[in-house]
Amino acid sequence: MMLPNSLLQRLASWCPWLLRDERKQPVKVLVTGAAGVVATSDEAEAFRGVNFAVLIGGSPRREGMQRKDLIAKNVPIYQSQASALQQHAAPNCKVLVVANPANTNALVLKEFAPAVPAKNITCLTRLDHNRALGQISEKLGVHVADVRNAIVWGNHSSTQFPDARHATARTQHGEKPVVELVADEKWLKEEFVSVVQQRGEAVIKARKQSSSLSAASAACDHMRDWILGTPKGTWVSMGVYSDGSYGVPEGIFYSFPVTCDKGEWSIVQGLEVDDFARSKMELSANELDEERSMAYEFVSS
Ligand SMILES: NC(=O)c1ccc[n+]([C@@H]2O[C@H](COP(=O)([O-])OP(=O)(O)OC[C@H]3O[C@@H](n4cnc5c(N)ncnc54)[C@H](O)[C@@H]3O)[C@@H](O)[C@H]2O)c1
Ligand SMILES: O=C(O)C[C@H](O)C(=O)O
Repeated sequence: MMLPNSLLQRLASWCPWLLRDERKQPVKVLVTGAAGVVATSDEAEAFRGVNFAVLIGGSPRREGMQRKDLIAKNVPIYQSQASALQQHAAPNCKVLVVANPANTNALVLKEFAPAVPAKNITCLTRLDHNRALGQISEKLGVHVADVRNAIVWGNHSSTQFPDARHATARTQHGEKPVVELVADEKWLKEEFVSVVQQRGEAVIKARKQSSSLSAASAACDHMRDWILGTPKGTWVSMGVYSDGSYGVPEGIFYSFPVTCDKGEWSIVQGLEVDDFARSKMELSANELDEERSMAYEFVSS
């Protein structure tokens, strides 16, 4: 059953609009668990011919559950979806994993669908990215559309590192670095970081349910930019398979700043990373490394 105001309901109604009129050929969009889009519990049928898959289906975190319990429940689900994806989806199917633990679910999907290019599997950290832009816009009293190039590094969890040091905001005096406009190092390193890191938790506490409208909107932003390209001079955050950029270990799905063009994402290179940022980025990479080890404990042969 689709609950009103649920993430599922939002995505089911918005996905048909995802591609606007840019593509003339029919596409199949799968939202796992979405009765309004693909009504089936048969994975083969669900994945058959899919061009774009938004995977929100999974076992949700219940009160008192440890991260390990959540991983234990989701590994078999993503192992099974990996084989359906590999066997039945359209060649070049693009996948967005939303269900938590999003980065590690994406890793399980990649590991068990070796025929699917790693570049075609991503996970959602755009919600965190949008939250970071929102916090900056509030702090500066500017419209959120006038803030760009924040970065969310790492895991979609409370170890993520929201980074405003490369962000800019459009003001009446032109586009300026956010660091200069905020002029409050303590806020940028402490309050800004912790508010964005804890936002998901705060939403669950307030509404006794995960974010839905903002999460669905972020999923649409992610897919739209991936497919249609990021605006010139603007990057966004996406959870992608690490290629070792910025010293992040390979073999994990990690959120990086990316630009997209012609359906391909690329990690933005050459940004300065200071010691503060480096230590935060490592913390999140270490957590993902631990999640990967836990996930392997629950893999069935
Ligand atoms: N990455 C993000 O930014 C972000 C944001 C919001 C929510 N989330 C995550 O997205 C997921 C969905 O959130 P929600 O609020 O809709 O949760 P929910 O509990 O309402 O929905 C989970 C859905 O998964 C389905 N499901 C269970 N087992 C399945 C299986 N084996 N195959 C396919 N579907 C299965 C359930 O039937 C249910 O419809 C949760 O994991 C949540 O934590 C992630
Ligand atoms: O579902 C959650 O645990 C929180 C969600 O990922 C969010 O960031 O809003």
